This record gives sequence, structure tokens and C-alpha cells, in this order.
Amino acid sequence: MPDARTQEIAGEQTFVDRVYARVEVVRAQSRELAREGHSRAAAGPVGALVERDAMVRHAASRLRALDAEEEGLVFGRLDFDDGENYHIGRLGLRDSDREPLLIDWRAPAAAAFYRATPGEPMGVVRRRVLICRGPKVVDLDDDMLSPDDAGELAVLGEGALLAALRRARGPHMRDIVTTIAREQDEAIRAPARGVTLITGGPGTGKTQVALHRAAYLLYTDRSRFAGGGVLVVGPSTVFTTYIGRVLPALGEDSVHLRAVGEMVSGVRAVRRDAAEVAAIKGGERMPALLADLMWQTPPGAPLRLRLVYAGQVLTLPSDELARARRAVREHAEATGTRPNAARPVAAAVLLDSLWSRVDGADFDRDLFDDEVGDRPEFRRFLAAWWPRLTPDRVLAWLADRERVPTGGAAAAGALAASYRHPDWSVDDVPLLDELAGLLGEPPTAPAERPAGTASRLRELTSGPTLIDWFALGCALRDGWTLFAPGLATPIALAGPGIDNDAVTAAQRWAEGVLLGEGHRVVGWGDGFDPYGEEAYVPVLAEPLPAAEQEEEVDEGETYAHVILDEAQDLSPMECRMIARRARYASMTVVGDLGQATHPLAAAGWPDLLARLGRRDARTLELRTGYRVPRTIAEFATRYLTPGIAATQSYRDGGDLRVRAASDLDAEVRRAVARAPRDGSVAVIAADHAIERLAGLVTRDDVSLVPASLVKGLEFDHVIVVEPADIVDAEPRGHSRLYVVLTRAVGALVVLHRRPLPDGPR
Ligand SMILES: Nc1ncnc2c1ncn2[C@@H]1O[C@H](COP(=O)(O)OP(=O)(O)OP(=O)(O)O)[C@@H](O)[C@H]1O
Repeated sequence: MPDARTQEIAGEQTFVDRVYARVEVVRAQSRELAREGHSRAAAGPVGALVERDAMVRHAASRLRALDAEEEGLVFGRLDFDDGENYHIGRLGLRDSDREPLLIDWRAPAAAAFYRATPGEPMGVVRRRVLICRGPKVVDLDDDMLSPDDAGELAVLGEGALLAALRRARGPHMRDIVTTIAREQDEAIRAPARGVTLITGGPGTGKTQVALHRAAYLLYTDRSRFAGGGVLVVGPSTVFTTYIGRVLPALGEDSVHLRAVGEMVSGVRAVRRDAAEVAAIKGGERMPALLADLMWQTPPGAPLRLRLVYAGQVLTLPSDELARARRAVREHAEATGTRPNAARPVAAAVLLDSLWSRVDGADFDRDLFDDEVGDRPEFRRFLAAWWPRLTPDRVLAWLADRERVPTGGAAAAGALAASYRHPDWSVDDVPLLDELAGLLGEPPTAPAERPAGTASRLRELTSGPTLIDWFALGCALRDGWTLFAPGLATPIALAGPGIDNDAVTAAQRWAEGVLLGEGHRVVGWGDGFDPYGEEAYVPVLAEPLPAAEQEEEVDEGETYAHVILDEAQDLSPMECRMIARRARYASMTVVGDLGQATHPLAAAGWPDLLARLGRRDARTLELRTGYRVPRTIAEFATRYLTPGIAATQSYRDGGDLRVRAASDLDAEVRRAVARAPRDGSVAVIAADHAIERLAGLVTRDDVSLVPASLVKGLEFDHVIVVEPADIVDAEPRGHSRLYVVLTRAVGALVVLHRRPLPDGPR
């Protein structure tokens, strides 16, 4: 006769078998849908494409979700006081009658699974965690929530939680969907709008909450968040790799997960600059400094312009060219024109200077502009004197002390030295991003610009909006066709039959549009439309003053929700880079001021929110630490910044060994050799010591990690080498050591030859 528990397990197994059978049916249906979608597209007309895409996308994502959830698909059950019960799983499923079979953990009905307590049972009498291995139920963990049955429970699902915490850590973080704690659930399900600030000490589950929140938001409003995009930003590539599997395991692969060093496409920076350099690059003065730098004379620009016109030698010497460059900048800044769009302005200013040197009243200014402006030698000079600038090209000028007022010689030297590396640092990335916006793109030249229209189009391409063409076509069809800036297709058509009134009306209308773009039309002339057909093109006057122009909105890469992990460390420049992508986004900001190590880390959360351009946030605090056992946490707390509350460890015990050693290298070798073979092991030391230690850490299964890269990571067994070196390496060395000492899940070995550092004052 099987005991009651075995019977219960068997009962749950029957249910889980039903779920898996249903999964197979749905999987087959999804495959069929995908196949059908493909065959319809192969056979059908173009119109079927849209339908096909929607079908295939839906089927594919369903299939992916089902594959990802193979393990532990069903993990919970709630029994209510009215006799009802239902099961909770990683995804929602209906049976063949469309009745709910399994409730998605993110659904409102599943919230009670994480939140019901004996004091506030929410109608739940029993909360059951199913412990499964694949499709097999191996154990159950019940909480009876009726006060009569159980009294006060310390923690819901304690058995399952302890089992999860004791499990050896691997190279990747695992999701916690089975054991989310109540305070964590409140943070995960907080409303999407505005800013949600989630704080808590090391190991309180902030990263887990951030990732589960991303999955939750996508579940609650998929069209908004999948369409607009969700961005999760982490401190390093090591970190994003470590957490990279959690969202796919939760069935979400549409979230953009990026390290700060990977926010600019084409750049993958992993190296951090020394604190003094990071403090310059990340600082509030940098935007103004870059905005000045980009107008400076590019290295290698020609120093003199010499031309012969009508037998006269016209020369612009270097001081005149410097004056001209200032004039271009003034004009461009007044009209909101960015450097890469300002070459036509540069051409006009140079032609002005050259014209002022022409001797004789018989020459015509327009003819002069057209003739000289189109000369190859003038074009070549212009391209060299006003080259197209790229962010990396301008950023490299920061290494030139003559150009950059950085303060002391030591700081300037350190800044210059930072650019001797062959690669960019993480601290350079926000600067590259800022410059990309500041420099702008050059106006795209029409494929074949008809001769003689150069001067007419010149001002069109120098305004704040890139204008490729603005033309009124009258030969393309019977009527008129109006083309707007940058569009190859017409924005308005009229016809049939061209009469003068219609053309005049169209011109007036076009002039109104152009005025809105900040240009005054002084006449119309012959030109070509985007198809190369003859058309009227507007002859434009100077752009109107900037104040009367509409502000340009550069959409760039933006998201519907942005989640920032380890946000305490974001410098002002990093915040600007993120804020540009979060222009229309709600945000989740996650961090711990006790782990702030960046030299420009914000003094407090209001300060950080202000850097992000936000003011108010709903704040949720996580108080229980799930990673670090108490003994280790207490040791680490001596390096915690005064005034910040220590985290309460959920777990007792922990294995802490602090050993003074006269032969540190021998001690490191010994500690590595003795480290356990199961679970993850790391040796952590000051960055400058890593190369030396590489020869001592000979086991492949032991990671050697520089202190600057351990943020957000965890290991079962941690060996910390020479804490005093870690503290001395940077201004916020105590916080760095605090981060290092809070990485251990099971055991911490601290090896030192120098005295252990004192705590911060
Ligand atoms: N409810 C939970 N159930 C099981 N494990 C949990 C739970 N909450 C947190 N953990 C585990 O605790 C560890 C720490 O979580 P996490 O890394 O999210 O904390 P953190 O607050 O981001 O830490 P840090 O600030 O040090 O980076 C992880 O192994 C995580 O899986």
C-alpha cells in the first residue's frame, strides 16, 4: 500500500502527463501551421505574404517556447477554500475544449502562488510546489495556508527554495520561476509605466527580478513591449553572457540584452579605463567638450586655398581659413546644422571669402559661384578641409592635449595614454554614441544632380533637416506631382491637365511646406524630380533663423521599456546614452548603492534618476539575501559604505577561511588545488595581479577573474587574493572589495600577505 505522499506524487504525475501530451498536440499543430504558412506563400500571390508571415511567426514562437520549457513545465498548484484548484506552469495551455489546463506564472491568477501567506491567504488553503526532473515528478513541497493547519510560516515553499539555493552553480544563471519570493514578486509585477526603482544588497535577487520583470511585461502587453522593444542593460559582457539564458528559459527571446560596452553597433568594448580617466570621460563636462572638439580643424586639413579665376590668383591663407571655419561653425550652430551636413555651408563661406578677393566689378556672383563651386580642385579642397567626420575619428582627437582642456597635466597624460590601446574602452562607448548624434550624417546626394542646379540646391541641403529633393514635377503625368524632402514617392498629385492656376496653387502649397522646414522660397526654376523627369525646383533663400524652425527629432534606436541592472554605476555620459534610447520608454532601474565603484557613481538615487532625465520613481526594496551565507556576509559587511544597511542573509552558515601567508603564491596554488571539483570555483584578485596569477591557476575548471569584472556574478567557491591590493587599486576600492567578497554561494577563502584592509570611514 503506497503511503499518502507517494499517492499524491502519482496523482500529480497523471496531471503532468496530461500536460505533456497536450504539449505534443500543440507542437504538432504549430508545425502544421508553419508548414501551411510556407506552402501558401509558395503557391499564393504576393498578398498572401502578410498572412503567411503572421502565421509562421506565431507558430515558430510557440514552438520555441514549448522547446524551452521542456524542463519543469508544471511547477505549482494552488488549492482554494472553495474546492477549486489549478496548476501553474512556465506557460499557459488550454485543453482541447479550450478550457484552461495550465496557468502561465505571469498571469494575474498565478500571483497568489507567490504572494499568499497564512496571514493573507488570498483564498488559498494549500500551495504546492512540484519538484520535477523533466516530465517526471520527483517530489512535492506543500505549504498549508490555513492558520488552523500551519501557524505562521517563515517562508513559502521553503523546501523548494532551499533546494534551489543549494544546487551547485553552473556557468549560467538559472531562472527562479518556481521559488520567487513575495517581495520579489511585487517588484516583478509592479506597473510598467514611469520608473520603477528596485534596490537591495548583494544576492537579494535584483538581477533575477529584472529579468523576470522583462518576461512579465512582455506577457502583460506583448504588442506594446515586443513591438517597441525591451532593452536590458548590464555592466559587462561577462555578466550578460552569465545571465543570457534566463530569458530564453522563460520563453522570451525578443529582449535585447546588452552590456554598456555594446550599446553602439559595431563596437564591443570590454576594457574599463583607470578611475582618473573614467572620471574625465564619463563626466558632465564631456558633452560640451565633444561639441567643441568636432568643430576643430581636422588633422591633415589643408592650410591654404589657391585658385585662379579669370586670370587672377585668389588665395586664402591659414588665418583666413581659420576665420572661415569659425564662420561656418557660427552659421551652422545658428541653424542647427550638424558638422557632417555643413559642407554646403563651408562651400558657401569659402566662395564668399574667395569672391571678396576678386578684383573688378564686371563679374557676376552667381556665375562665379556656379563655376568655381563646381571645379574639381575646389571640390577636392572642400572634401579635405571639411571632411566627413566619424565618431571614432573625432574621439581619437581627445588624445591631443592641445585640443582638450582637461585640467591637470597628469589627467591629460592619462587621457592621452588611454588612446594608445588598440581597442575602445567601455568608457569610450557613450562618447562614440554622443558624437554620432552630434556629427550627424552627410546629406545623401541625389544620384545624378543635374548640372547648374548646385547653387539652387545648396541651401536645401544645409538646413536642420536633410533634404534630398523637393520638386514639383509636371512632366511625369497629366497634372502635377509634389515630392517632399527625402522621399522618392510623391506626397501629392493633381490633375488631369496642367493649367497655370493648378501649378501656381501647387507651388504656393509647396512653399508653405518648405517654410515649415525652415526655408524661404524666392523663386522656381527648372530641375529634375527624383525619377529624373523635368520638374520645377524651388530656389531657396537663407534658412530662417533657428528659433523659428521646428526642433529636429532624431529617432535613432529607441525602446518601449528599458531595464538597467547595476544602475548605481552609470556615469553621467552612460546615462545620457541610455536616456537617448529610453526617450519614449518606461524604465526599471535596479541597483545597490553599496556596490557603487565607478568614480562618478551617483551619490543617491534621485541623482541617478536626474541623470536619466527622470524625477519620480516607485521604489521597491529587496531585503533578503539569497546568495551569500551569513558568516561570509558578516565578514564582507565590514567593507560596506557606512550609512547603508546590511542585507539579511536567508542562509545560515557558510564556510569562511581567512589566511595570512608569507608565501602568497604557494598559498594560492594550494587553495586552487584543494578547491572542490563540483560546482563553480573562482580566484578573484586586483586587475593588475591577474597576469601574474595566471601561472598559478592551472586548473581548467577554475576561473581567474579580475575584481573589476565580478559584478553580478557568483560562484560556489571563491578564493580572494590580497584584498589590500583590491582596495588600493581605485578610489572606491572598499566598495570593490565588498562586491568581491559577496560573490560566494558556499565557501570564501581570503588569502593575504599584506594586512587585511580596514573598513571605510
Ligand atoms: N527566490 C529565489 N529563489 C531561488 N534563488 C534565488 C531567489 N532569489 C535569488 N536567488 C538566487 O540568488 C542569487 C543572487 O541573485 P541575483 O544575482 O539576482 O542577486 P542580485 O541582487 O542581483 O545580486 P548582486 O547585487 O550581487 O549582483 C542567484 O543565484 C539567484 O538565482
